[in-house]
Amino acid sequence: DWFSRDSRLMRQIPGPTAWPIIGNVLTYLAPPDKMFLVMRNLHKEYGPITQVHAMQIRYVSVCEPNDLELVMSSSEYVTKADAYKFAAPWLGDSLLLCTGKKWHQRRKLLTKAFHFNILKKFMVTFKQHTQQFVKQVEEEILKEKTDVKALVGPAALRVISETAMGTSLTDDRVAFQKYFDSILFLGEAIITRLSKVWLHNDFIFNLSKFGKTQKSVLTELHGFTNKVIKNRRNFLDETDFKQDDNDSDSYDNNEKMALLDLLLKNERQGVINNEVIREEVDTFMFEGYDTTTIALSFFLMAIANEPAIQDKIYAELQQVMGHSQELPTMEELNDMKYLECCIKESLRLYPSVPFIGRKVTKEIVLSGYTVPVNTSCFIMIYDLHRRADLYPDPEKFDPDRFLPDNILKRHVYAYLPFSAGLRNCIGQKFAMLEMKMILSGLLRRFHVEPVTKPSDIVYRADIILRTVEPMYARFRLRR
Ligand code: HEM
Repeated sequence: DWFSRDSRLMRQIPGPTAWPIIGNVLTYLAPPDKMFLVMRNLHKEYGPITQVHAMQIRYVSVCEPNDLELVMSSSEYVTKADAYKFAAPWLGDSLLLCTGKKWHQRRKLLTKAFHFNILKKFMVTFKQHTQQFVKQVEEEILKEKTDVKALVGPAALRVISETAMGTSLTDDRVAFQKYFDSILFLGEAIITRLSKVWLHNDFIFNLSKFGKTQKSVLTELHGFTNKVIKNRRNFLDETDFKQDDNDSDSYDNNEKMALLDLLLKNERQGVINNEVIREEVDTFMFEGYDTTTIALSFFLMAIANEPAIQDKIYAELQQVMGHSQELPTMEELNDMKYLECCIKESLRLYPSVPFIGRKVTKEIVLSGYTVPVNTSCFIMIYDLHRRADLYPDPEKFDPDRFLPDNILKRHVYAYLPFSAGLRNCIGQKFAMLEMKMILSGLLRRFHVEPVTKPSDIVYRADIILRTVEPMYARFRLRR
């Protein structure tokens, strides 16, 4: 294989020293906290395209906007990298993982569940949970420090469950914690398999300690999602799909249904089965809860360290909301332009999804190098967002980077927190509305004061941006 054309092409791409057969697997043999830095150093050392390979496994990592545009704007490269199959025991062949005709059909169906009219309906839930969240923050004001992720996580899980799944979760801290721990474990298992080539093999992985734990974690996790589905199915059977709304025809067509109801209706029509529903509920629960939780947590840590920016957000909130004690309407959220710039800047520095992967299904030239077919192409969002040539003084939190004129000066593919092209994030608008609602509710009432500083943060490699230690901030009432 060393002498094959594909191998030669790979060796032309900059990257660490490769040995026959084992290639550069040694580069990746590091625990998750070290591996995060290994991944960062690859681009620092070798530039915007770099490769590692071992035997038949070939990875290139890319953080060059022109290359990213070639890959992401094309309908050729919509298949996810092979490593995504490590998530299959958990998420099945759901929207996030599947490809081809199946993905097209699924995407078309599920896009309806995030239509503008449905998001408008969700506003009620966003408001209710923001009120509840603000009450919880009130309990923190005498404390010296608060773990921001622990504060935000349950609120974000309740929101996705009550909106997309139409299911209120009972306030069971133990069950919540179990769900959060399961997701942490599953991410760690995926990243471990990615770095240790011998664990790519399902048989070997299933015999390993990780494989055995994963099996029991999944039994528990799928039990949780199956319960959510069963409850909702029973409820809809009892009410014959005509419920909670005054306009009784609102559930008569696919156009106005939230995700789980839409899936259950398609099950009733014999289009899909329970397994499909379970996969999608697992996917949307995870994507819907974890990404927004991480985004909000980093935002609070970052903003705590930027008092002047926080005051500017507050001034805008006063200007948009005046003396109203109500929570904002959708129009008012849209008027919060400065808050939006701050959220975008926070997602630049701390993209909840630090990298994504596509499969090179047709040979492609990236940064002047030919990348052979069947290579996994990893799009390094974290590295892209910290390129000094695209974002001068890249570590600085500067929301003005997202003023309309400044956005126009940058390459469209220089900013990818929600991915781009056909396989972009289906929940992007949902996430922005939810985050704006929660943050506006919070920042109108409280000052966030610094405890954890950006420079304290040590990341560990995962499919979601994770820190080794919890992030803390202090909440104080504004007067
Ligand atoms: C700040 C919040 C969020 C961020 C940063 C984010 C980011 C992303 C990214 C980068 C992708 C591409 C993944 C890949 O190619 O592997 C993605 C896809 C996806 N996201 Fe989000 N997401 C967020 C919120 C949400 C929410 C709230 C939902 C659900 C309500 C959601 C559901 C999905 C789904 C289902 C996909 C797969 C789409 C497809 O492949 O067709 N995300 N998201």
